[in-house]
Amino acid sequence: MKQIYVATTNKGKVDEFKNMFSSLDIEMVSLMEAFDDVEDVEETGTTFEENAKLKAETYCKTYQVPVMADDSGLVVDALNGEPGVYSARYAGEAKNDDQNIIKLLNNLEGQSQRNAAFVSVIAYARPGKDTIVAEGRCEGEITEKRKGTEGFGYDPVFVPVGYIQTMAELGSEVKNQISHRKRALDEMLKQIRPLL
Ligand SMILES: O=c1[nH]c(=O)c2ncn([C@@H]3O[C@H](COP(=O)(O)OP(=O)(O)OP(=O)(O)O)[C@@H](O)[C@H]3O)c2[nH]1
Ligand SMILES: [Mg+2]
Repeated sequence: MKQIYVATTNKGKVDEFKNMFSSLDIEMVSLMEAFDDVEDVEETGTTFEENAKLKAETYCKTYQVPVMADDSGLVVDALNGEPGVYSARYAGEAKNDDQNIIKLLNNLEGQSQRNAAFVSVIAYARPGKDTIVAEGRCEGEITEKRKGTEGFGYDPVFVPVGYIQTMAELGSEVKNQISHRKRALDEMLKQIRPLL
């Protein structure tokens, strides 16, 4: 079976990629599990695409294997697109999901316009070939209080369009059908299927 290495330090993303790949005829291998002491790539880009390419291309070059990487985040209209590419580090370099949610809810206090979207850009880098990029979005709204325990990041405060529960209440079965990451992966597979 064709293997694709997925590179992420985020356990939530690893679980989602494993779940989404489980129904495919492609084996997903975690780069961080396959190789020892994988170093973090500094996310110096200002767009999801730049950071996704940076991660995928750096790991591909180092390990000489095909690598997929996701750069993703939450884009909130009333905050002019924040936290955006800084979603993981919104409340500081420690990357603390609880602190990030507290900061987000504080910044939206008294705000009735709570539209937001999760965005995922996946880059697929192959040795000696051009990198392929795909994007997925999931529109929704930010709640006033956190609800639910599943998922990661801002899932407890994000209600997708068409639902009344948060992503953290809906759980992985629903999330992995409708998420930004699932849409980006579907878009990616459309592009790479003929190449596999
Ligand atoms: O509630 C959420 N549900 C999601 O489905 C989701 N996807 C992304 N995010 C947020 O955006 C950051 C990614 O930043 P990011 O792409 O740099 O990833 P990361 O730093 O966590 O790991 P890595 O893949 O870079 O190693 C994450 O930490 C989260 O705060 C999400 N929040
Ligand atoms: Mg990151």
